[in-house]
Amino acid sequence: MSQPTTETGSTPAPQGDASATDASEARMIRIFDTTLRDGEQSPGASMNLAEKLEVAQLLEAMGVDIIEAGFPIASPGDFEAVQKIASAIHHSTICGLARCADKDIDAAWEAVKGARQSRIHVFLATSAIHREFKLRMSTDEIVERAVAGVKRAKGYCDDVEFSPEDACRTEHDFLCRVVEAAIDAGATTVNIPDTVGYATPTEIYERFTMLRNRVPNIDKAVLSTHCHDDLGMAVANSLSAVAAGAGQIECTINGIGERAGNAALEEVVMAMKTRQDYFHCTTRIDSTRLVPASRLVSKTTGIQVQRNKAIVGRNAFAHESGIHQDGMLKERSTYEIMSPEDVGFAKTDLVLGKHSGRAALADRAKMLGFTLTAEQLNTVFTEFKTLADKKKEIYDGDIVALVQHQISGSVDAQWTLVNYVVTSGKGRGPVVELTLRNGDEESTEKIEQGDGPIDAAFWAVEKITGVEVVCKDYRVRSATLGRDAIGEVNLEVEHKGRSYRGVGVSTDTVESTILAMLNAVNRIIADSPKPAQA
Ligand SMILES: CC(=O)SCCNC(=O)CCNC(=O)[C@H](O)C(C)(C)COP(=O)(O)OP(=O)(O)OC[C@H]1O[C@@H](n2cnc3c(N)ncnc32)[C@H](O)[C@@H]1OP(=O)(O)O
Ligand SMILES: CC(C)C(=O)C(=O)O
Ligand SMILES: [Mg+2]
Repeated sequence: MSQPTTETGSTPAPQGDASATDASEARMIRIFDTTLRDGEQSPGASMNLAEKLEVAQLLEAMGVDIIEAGFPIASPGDFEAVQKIASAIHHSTICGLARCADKDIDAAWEAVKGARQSRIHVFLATSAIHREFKLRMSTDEIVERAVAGVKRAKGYCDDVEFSPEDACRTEHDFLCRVVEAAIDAGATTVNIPDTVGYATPTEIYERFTMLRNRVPNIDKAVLSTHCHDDLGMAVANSLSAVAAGAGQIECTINGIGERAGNAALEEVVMAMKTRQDYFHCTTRIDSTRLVPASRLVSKTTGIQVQRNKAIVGRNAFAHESGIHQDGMLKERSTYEIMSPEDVGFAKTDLVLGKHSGRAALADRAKMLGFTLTAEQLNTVFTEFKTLADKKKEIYDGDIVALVQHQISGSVDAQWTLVNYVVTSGKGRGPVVELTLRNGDEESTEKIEQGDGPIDAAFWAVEKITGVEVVCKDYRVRSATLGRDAIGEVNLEVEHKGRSYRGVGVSTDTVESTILAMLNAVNRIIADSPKPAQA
């Protein structure tokens, strides 16, 4: 991150309660979570009282410094939720949002006053667009209303935050004027929101540095950042603000929030933790709670977390590529910069799929209790790749089925499956066209008989191989979970008074049946007396 010089040509030291006196010490950055306020403003994310309480309790357990529990004037439900959270939470500060309007500030105080530590957060837009079109106020009126709002809040509690909404599109001179006036009126935290997610990291750095250079009383308040993700820069912008001296980050679990959302708490926290060498900052967050918090918020709001979401997405610690898996098995740090346990995942996930290699397959088979010889591994690997081309993901049950098939199929294969086509339907008899190979020869038969496609497959195998059997037992079992599950067919057949077993696995039950049948037929052939050599 670039460190531009300021308008006065120097870069001031970081300030607020998060300042470290020694540059080698990590600054403590306050985490202000607004999942229950800005996060709840995501369309469709409304939470009921019990849900909000559950989220607040998890945020507290995680070590969040300030919980913005709601906007009390918004509705009786919001008021009640903030009030209940205020009395249920003991360690985090509980904050309520208010416009610069007496009734909002009074309601916010009524809602948060029962908390052990309360904060009132007043806001008023300062940018020209908002002044002219939304508020229809002059610059003087804005300063007057902001000061009056902060003073009214200050009459209730010491901890008052002021936000000049749309600060990042506000003229520098006017922003400095409002911030200075708000601090003089008693604001202890000044938040500089990028309300519409418009700023870039360098601009944020410059704006925070500018404020710290030009606002004379800036050291009397903690500077805070509140970034939206409209251009996908919320996390980068928040970190840039911290690099420029901000002492508080406003963020939400999973980055939910107005429109494209806010900076994701889990991302800013893990960025500062993983790159402490770069940011020289720390937080009070217990990072092992990040995944549980993400799951709770996702479940509660119904907003799904994308698989490739940083830190908490299902793929964040999953590796499918053979080369990466091989590297991971040799040394985890080859492809992981954080440990999954550190953010609350149980473990790294080496996902077996079409991009996986022998190292990961052998490792998984071993974990499942099978130590394969090099030859067995090669055979299972070939079948595994064929299966992986058909299925998106290979589960442990698939591996067990493949390995068992390899072990039970160690009989010399005389007959192998080349292809089959099956048609059947309601009120129509089944038709199976089957092609098998024996050595260099291929034989094809079309069978139009049987009680269904499975029965027809039996007839077709018998017809081509010339081996007739009586089926004594036929069982299909799902070896794995899901719609693309593997079906394992286990057969017991009788031939000339003797019983033979056959097993076949595939995502297609007809194919499993043909494979099981061929497995049994090959056993029968292997068991039959060989013709005398000439
Ligand atoms: C950037 C942010 O995230 S800001 C927070 C946004 N969150 C929300 O708006 C969710 C909760 N909001 C609500 O429930 C409602 O909007 C309420 C209850 C707050 C207000 O409802 P209403 O009184 O019907 O007003 P409405 O929402 O239509 O318009 C907002 C009014 O507040 C004014 N206003 C907006 N911001 C501020 C402010 N910071 N200080 C004072 N007045 C403000 C607007 O100019 C408008 O006033 P007008 O009616 O005189 O033109
Ligand atoms: C209320 C303020 C802080 C806000 O959410 C924003 O400006 O985005
Ligand atoms: Mg916001």
